[in-house]
Amino acid sequence: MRTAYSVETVRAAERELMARLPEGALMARAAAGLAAVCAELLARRRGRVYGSRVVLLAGPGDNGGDALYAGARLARRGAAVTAVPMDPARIHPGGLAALRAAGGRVAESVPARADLVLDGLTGIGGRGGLRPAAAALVERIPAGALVVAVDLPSGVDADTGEVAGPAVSADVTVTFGAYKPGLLIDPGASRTGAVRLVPIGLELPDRAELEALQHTDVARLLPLPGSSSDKYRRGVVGVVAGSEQYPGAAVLAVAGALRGGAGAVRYVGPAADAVLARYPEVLVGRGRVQAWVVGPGLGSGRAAEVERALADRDVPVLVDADGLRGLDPEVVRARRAATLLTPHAGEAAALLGVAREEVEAGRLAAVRGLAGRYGAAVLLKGATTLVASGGVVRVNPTGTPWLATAGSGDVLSGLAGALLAGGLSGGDAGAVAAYLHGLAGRFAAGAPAAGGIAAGGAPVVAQEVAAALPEAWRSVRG
Ligand SMILES: NC(=O)C1=CN([C@@H]2O[C@H](COP(=O)(O)OP(=O)(O)OC[C@H]3O[C@@H](n4cnc5c(N)ncnc54)[C@H](O)[C@@H]3O)[C@@H](O)[C@H]2O)[C@@H](O)CC1
Ligand SMILES: [K+]
Repeated sequence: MRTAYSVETVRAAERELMARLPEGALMARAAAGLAAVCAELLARRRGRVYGSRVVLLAGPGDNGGDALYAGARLARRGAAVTAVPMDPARIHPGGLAALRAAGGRVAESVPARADLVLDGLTGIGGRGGLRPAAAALVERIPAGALVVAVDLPSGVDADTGEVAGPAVSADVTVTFGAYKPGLLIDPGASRTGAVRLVPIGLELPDRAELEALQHTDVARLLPLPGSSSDKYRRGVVGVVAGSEQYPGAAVLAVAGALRGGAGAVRYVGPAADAVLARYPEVLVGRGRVQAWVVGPGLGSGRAAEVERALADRDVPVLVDADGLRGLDPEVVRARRAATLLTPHAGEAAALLGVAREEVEAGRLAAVRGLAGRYGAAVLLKGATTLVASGGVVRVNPTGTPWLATAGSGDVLSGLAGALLAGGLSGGDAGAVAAYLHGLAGRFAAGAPAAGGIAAGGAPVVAQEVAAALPEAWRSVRG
């Protein structure tokens, strides 16, 4: 499990550790780790550190201090290091002295050429959008320079990933002690480049503010058939989806459910012919199920079918797409079995009564807010999908922008429904489904299974994502 901790938690752990260490020891650890990553990057790019041009954007706080101390280390290895303070009257004094002693210099403006720029403007102390003096330096970052963010890209909110105005886009982010939520949640996550964690000895609580499942976590959660399994024990998924206008949504949701390990799929709706033509193994009509999936491609005027599924209070229900329209929190709160809501940003905005932009800019607050309001698990789709349930938020690390394609969400719904029917909680079903779906998207796109979300590949269509789910299962199970 990858975990991310809030600024408050990180600061508390830092205070506790600092009290036991000589002054400056923590910053020295951070700067040493940072300089080592920079040296490695310079060696890869130029063959050596000696003679390389390094620019430090130095903010007034300890983030600037880290950059200055790391710059001093690089200067001692023969790099030409220039620090540009955001505010010449407020620069970390110890860091500045170390840089000067190592032969580094200070300039008022950003040099036109650099091999590597260290962004030490703001770290976990940054608040709101970058101030003009900082934004002006960011604008001047020379084209072609490798940008290494210190702790986090300046302008990204460490706790939420929100970006208000200009912010640094880094090639590499070197973060200290713990991942911060803003490094894993968009829009911040798309500014970090590759994230490298430098341990500095912080002792952190077991429970993190944000979690990201990894292969082994998902493998542990996957419901697998045993020797005594029959199709009913493995879970029957009821799919209430599709309409005359959108029969394909039914086919894709069924595909996701079948590939998600359902023992059987029961289809209810007007697209039975289309479903059976593609999947003759599907049962048609109402009957006993272990989980319902309601909503994909329903169109309007079908609220009664959504209510009927939710009224089955002891059966887990996933509500997606058109099923989410006007969803009553009291109805959901009254349920005993798991409820998983899977909105995209627009649907989440409608449920919260805010503008879509507000959800996009504050995804963590939105997913938490919805989970709290409905007393349910909520999966907020997006470039970094978030799943909130019971006070825990998980961020999905496997997505790919290629999944932003018609029908991809229908496959996800069926898949998560199968996991609910297999006995997973709403939060686990959502997180595991997002993980497998993201991996399948990458496999279908021909993109690498690991790495940042912009990790290459080619366009995919939703059917291919469903078809790649078995490969995702196999890769997770190892
Ligand atoms: N506290 C510690 O023990 C450690 C801290 N470390 C570093 O220290 C950083 C935190 O340092 P600070 O608490 O001094 O805070 P920062 O250096 O992150 O930022 C605070 C400074 O930036 C200015 N600022 C805030 N918002 C701004 C904005 N929007 N635009 C422009 N300027 C803005 C503030 O006026 C303040 O001077 C961490 O991110 C990390 O890089 C590391 O050295 C590891 C140890
Ligand atoms: K920074």
